[in-house]
Amino acid sequence: MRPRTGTRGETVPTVPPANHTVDAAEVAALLERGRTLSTPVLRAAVDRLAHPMDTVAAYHFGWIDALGRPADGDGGKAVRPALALLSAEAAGAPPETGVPGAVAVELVHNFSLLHDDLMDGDEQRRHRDTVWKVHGPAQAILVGDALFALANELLLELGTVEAGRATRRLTVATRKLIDGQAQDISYEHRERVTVEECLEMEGNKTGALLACSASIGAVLGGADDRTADALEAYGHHLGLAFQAVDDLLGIWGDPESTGKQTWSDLRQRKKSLPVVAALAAGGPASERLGELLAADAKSQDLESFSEEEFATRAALIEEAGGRDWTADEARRQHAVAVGALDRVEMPSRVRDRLTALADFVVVRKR
Ligand SMILES: CC(C)=CCC/C(C)=C/CC/C(C)=C/COP(=O)(O)OP(=O)(O)O
Repeated sequence: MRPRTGTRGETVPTVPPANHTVDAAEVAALLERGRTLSTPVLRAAVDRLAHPMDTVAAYHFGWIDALGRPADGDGGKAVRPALALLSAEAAGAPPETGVPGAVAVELVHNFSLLHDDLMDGDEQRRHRDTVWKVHGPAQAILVGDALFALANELLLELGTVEAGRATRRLTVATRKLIDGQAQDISYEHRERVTVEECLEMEGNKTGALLACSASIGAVLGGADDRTADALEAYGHHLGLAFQAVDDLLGIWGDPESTGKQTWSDLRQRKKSLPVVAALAAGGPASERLGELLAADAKSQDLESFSEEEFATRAALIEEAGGRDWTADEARRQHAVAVGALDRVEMPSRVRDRLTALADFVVVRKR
């Protein structure tokens, strides 16, 4: 594969790079390892919750269905636990050292999903009805809060200096995640958001927790701050690549794969990267899009929009170059993420795995 030229004429790296392909079996094994090692601890943590929060959380994670029957539902890709275990290995510790961190970041991630679905009014996640739809808004808020508290509880009860450092990093990441969500929501009713503002928001809402996931295992394994910071840099840029792909899937994703409603981001008036890049591009499609979105921003109800109305907006975004720009941005951030790994001395096997996970993030369809 040759390097491609981006919408600004710059060279954009290809993913996977020319010298290797995404090792799907390796990635599947890494995600499965994260799930296998973290799920028993996650389940035991959820068992600490008072009823009915234990049941509501079990539904959210796919362990039971809406009627309370045992289920084997989609519990998410488990990218963050996989990263946490690899980061322990990057610091020379066994992957098991990263398990409390893996569970903590997954708890914070799921806290954010529960609240996000409620705030966005999203009805579908992971191929089933969202928690607020099934169990009501109050339970969605409370279980989200409880998962956040559990994350800190699990780390702090380790009682080690390393756990204290890990908790501090997780708390900062969680605050940034909340900053990003507040920025994201505030942009919904703004006519214009710059690409820089959008990238800052996405670095907060997604980059911060991926950064923490990629360093928390290393911190628990006794890594120094320089090593942890370099792994954080990898995770931050990986998070930006992850969110760029999420933004593409939020408009053009197949609901069968994503497990979400069609046009979910357009329904929500999200100023996601494809939208802001298209608005910044100029030209007839960009201007027409700007007019439509300005009217949408004032409209009370996009739920009554037809498929065609959303399709028109998606087509204008694509015509103005927002789709290509965002795909290029995912590849740019991937390259910076993988480059950050050069700042850490680690076994080449671990570096290859962190690279494989980064490749997966960019090519994923869900
Ligand atoms: C405070 C607050 C409400 C913050 C919300 C922040 C938020 C929802 C950010 C989006 C992050 C993201 C890309 C989620 C999908 O992760 P994923 O594809 O890894 O999900 P999975 O676990 O289902 O695979």
